[in-house]
Amino acid sequence: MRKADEFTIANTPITSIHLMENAAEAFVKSFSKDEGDENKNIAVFCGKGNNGGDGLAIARILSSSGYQNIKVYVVDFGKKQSDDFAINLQRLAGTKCKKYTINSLIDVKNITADIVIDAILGSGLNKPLTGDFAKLVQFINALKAKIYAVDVPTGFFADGILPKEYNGILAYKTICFQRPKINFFFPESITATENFEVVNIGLNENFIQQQHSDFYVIERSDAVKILQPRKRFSHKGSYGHALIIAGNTNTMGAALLCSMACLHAGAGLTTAYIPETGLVALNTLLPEVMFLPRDEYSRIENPSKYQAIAVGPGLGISEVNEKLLERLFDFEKPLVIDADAINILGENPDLCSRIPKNSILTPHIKEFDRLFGKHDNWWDRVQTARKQAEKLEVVILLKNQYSFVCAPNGKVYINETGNPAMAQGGMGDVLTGIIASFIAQSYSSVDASILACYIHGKAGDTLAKNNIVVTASNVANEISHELKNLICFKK
Ligand SMILES: NC(=O)C1=CN([C@@H]2O[C@H](COP(=O)(O)OP(=O)(O)OC[C@H]3O[C@@H](n4cnc5c(N)ncnc54)[C@H](O)[C@@H]3O)[C@@H](O)[C@H]2O)[C@@H](O)CC1
Repeated sequence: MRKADEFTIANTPITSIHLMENAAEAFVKSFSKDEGDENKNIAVFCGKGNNGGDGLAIARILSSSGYQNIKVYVVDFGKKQSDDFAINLQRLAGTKCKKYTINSLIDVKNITADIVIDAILGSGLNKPLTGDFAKLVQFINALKAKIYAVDVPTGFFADGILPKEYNGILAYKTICFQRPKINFFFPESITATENFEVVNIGLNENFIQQQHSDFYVIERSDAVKILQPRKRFSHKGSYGHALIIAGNTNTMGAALLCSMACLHAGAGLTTAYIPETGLVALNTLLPEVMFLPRDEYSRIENPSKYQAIAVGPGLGISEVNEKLLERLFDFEKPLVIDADAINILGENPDLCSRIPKNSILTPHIKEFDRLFGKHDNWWDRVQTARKQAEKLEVVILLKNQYSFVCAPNGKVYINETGNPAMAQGGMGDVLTGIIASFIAQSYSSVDASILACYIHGKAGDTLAKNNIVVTASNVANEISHELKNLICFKK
C-alpha cells in the first residue's frame, strides 16, 4: 500500500495531502452511514504521523458536515510530526472542533465520549505499544465508547505474527484504506476490531494490480471470470462424472450432503460410493445420484470413468479406509481430500508424499494441525499451508470464516463470503461436493477451489439475509441459483 501511495503521488495529479483528504472523506462517508446522530460527543485521538493527519482531516470534515460536538486530542509524546499532519493541524484551526494536547496521562483524566475515533498510530506501527502509548490506549478502551479506528486500530500489526497479548485499541469498527490488512482475516483480529470495512481512496488501481503479492482477495469478478456457461447441445456427459466416497453407518448424512452439493453445482453424473445401509436414504433424498456399494471387500472398478473423486466426509478412520485411500493414491488422479481422509493422513504422515499432484485438501483448523503440526497463531498456519501446498504440489484450502486457498505456486486466495449463520455441521461436506462437481466439469484445481469457496459462502450470505441459522442442505440447494446469478454477469 505504501508503494501504491508513492506511485499515485508521483504519477498522478494527486499529492500526498490530497490522498489524505480523500482518505478522510472516504472515512467520513462510511462513518456517517453508521453514526447519523450529529449531537453525540466524538473524541478524535490523533498521533503526529499520517494516521494522526487523517484524524485531523476527519474531525474537520465531520465538523463541516454538521457534527456538533467534536473534540480533538493531539497525542504529543515527543514524536516528530509528519508534514501532512502539520498542514491538517493548521486547517483545523478554522473549525468548531475543540483542540487539546495530551503531553502526559495527567491530561486525559476528565475525557468522556460517546464515540472515539482512533487515529493515534496506523500502518506505521513498528513495535508493540509500551509506556505512555500503552497506558493511553488502556484509558481509551476503558471509556466504553464506541471506537472507530482509522485504517488500523492503534497497536495492531497489519501483517506478520500477532503478539499473544494484544494491548492495542479495541475497536468496534475499523475503516481501512483501499485494501484490507492481511491480519484482519485471522480470528485473532476479533479482539482488535469487531468489524472492518474497506474504502476506496483513489490509489492507482493499475499499479496495485501490477504489484507482486502472494495474497489475493477473491472478488465477485474473479468468480465470474472462472465460471463457464452451460453450452448448447451439451448433455450429462459434457459435465463429468463425480464419485463421492463418503459416509458410514452413523455419518451417512455427510455422504448425502456432499452428493447433494455435487448435484446442485452441476456435475453431469454423481455416484455415491457408500455402505449399503445408506441406500434407502440416498434413493429417497437424492434420486438423481447413483449408488455404488462400499464394504471392506469392494473395489472401484474402472476409476478412469470418473472425472472427479472426492473422499472423506463421514468416512470413518479405519485400516480398511486407510487401504482405500492408498489405492486411490495409486490411481495418480487428483482427488478432493476432506475430513476423515485428512485425519487418516494425519495418522500416517508418510502417505502425504503419495498424494496425487493437483489434489485438493480441505482441512479445517483442527484437521490442519493434526496433519501439519500444532500452530499457535494463524499467520504461521497460513505460512505452513503455503509451504506444504508448494512442496506437495497440491491445493490446500484452509477453512475458516475467511478461507485460504493456497495454490501450488505459492499464491494465497482469501475468500470473504460466508457468515456465522453457516457455523453448523455439514458445511464442509457441502463444500467438498461443490469442489468435486467443478473438477468433474473440468475446472482446474485452483479455479474449482476458488469458485467453490466463493459460491458456497455467497449461498450462505443470501440465505442469512432471512435466517439466523443456515443449514448445510439449505446451502446445497441454493448453489445452482447463485451460479445462475453469477453467470448473468458474464459478458
Ligand atoms: N500517503 C500516505 O502514505 C497515506 C497514509 N495514510 C495514513 O497514514 C498511516 C501511516 O502513517 P505513518 O507512516 O506516518 O505512520 P503512523 O501514523 O501509523 O505512525 C507514526 C509513527 O509512529 C511511530 N511508532 C511506530 N510504532 C510505535 C509504537 N509502538 N509506539 C510509539 N510510536 C510508534 C513510528 O515512528 C511511525 O512513523 C496509515 O495508516 C493511514 O492512516 C492515509 O492518509 C492515506 C495516504
